Amino acid sequence: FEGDLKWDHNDITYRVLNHSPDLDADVIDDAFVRAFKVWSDVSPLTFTQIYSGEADIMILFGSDDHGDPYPFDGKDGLLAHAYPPGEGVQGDAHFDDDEFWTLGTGVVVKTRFGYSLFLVAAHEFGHAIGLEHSAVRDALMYPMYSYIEDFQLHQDDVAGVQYLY
Ligand SMILES: COc1ccc(S(=O)(=O)[C@H](CC(=O)O)C(F)F)cc1
Ligand SMILES: [Ca+2]
Ligand SMILES: [Zn+2]
Ligand SMILES: [Zn+2]
Repeated sequence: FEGDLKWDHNDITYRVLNHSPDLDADVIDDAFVRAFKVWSDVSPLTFTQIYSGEADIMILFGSDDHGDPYPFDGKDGLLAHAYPPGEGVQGDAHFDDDEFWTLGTGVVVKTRFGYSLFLVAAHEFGHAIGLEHSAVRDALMYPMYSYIEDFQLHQDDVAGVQYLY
């Protein structure tokens, strides 16, 4: 996706426009808080949830055609996408609601058939702050989803965000 290199401010706002039926709303909101913390822990960025108006990062769950030129594709395949920093749709993160969203803390069998909302969100928020994909297999920004039990940000991810901010 085209977009700017990085945000021109460090106090980023985000707004959750809707929730997936797969998890309780407060579980989803907590997963997003933890996914943002991955990046605020290693950068000068702060992420604040707002509940009305236009946020830097607008988050929504949608399936197939969900209002932008990049429709989702049903179960599996594309899991989510996010736009690089900038105005309007830039910076926004969309999650494919044809996926079954779970969390690692749940029963492992559910995670095996579901996707960790925390892991996917942390990856998408990486794009939303300007990060591209990593070539390092163990990096969060590696383009392939792989379930990780106890997640650890890779040095390559840290180098990426600290290069930008
Ligand atoms: C680890 O986090 C993710 C890995 C892969 C994806 S994805 O398979 O949905 C990817 C989108 C992306 O890289 O953000 C695909 F090209 F659509 C999303 C999150
Ligand atoms: Ca999909
Ligand atoms: Zn979209
Ligand atoms: Zn990606």
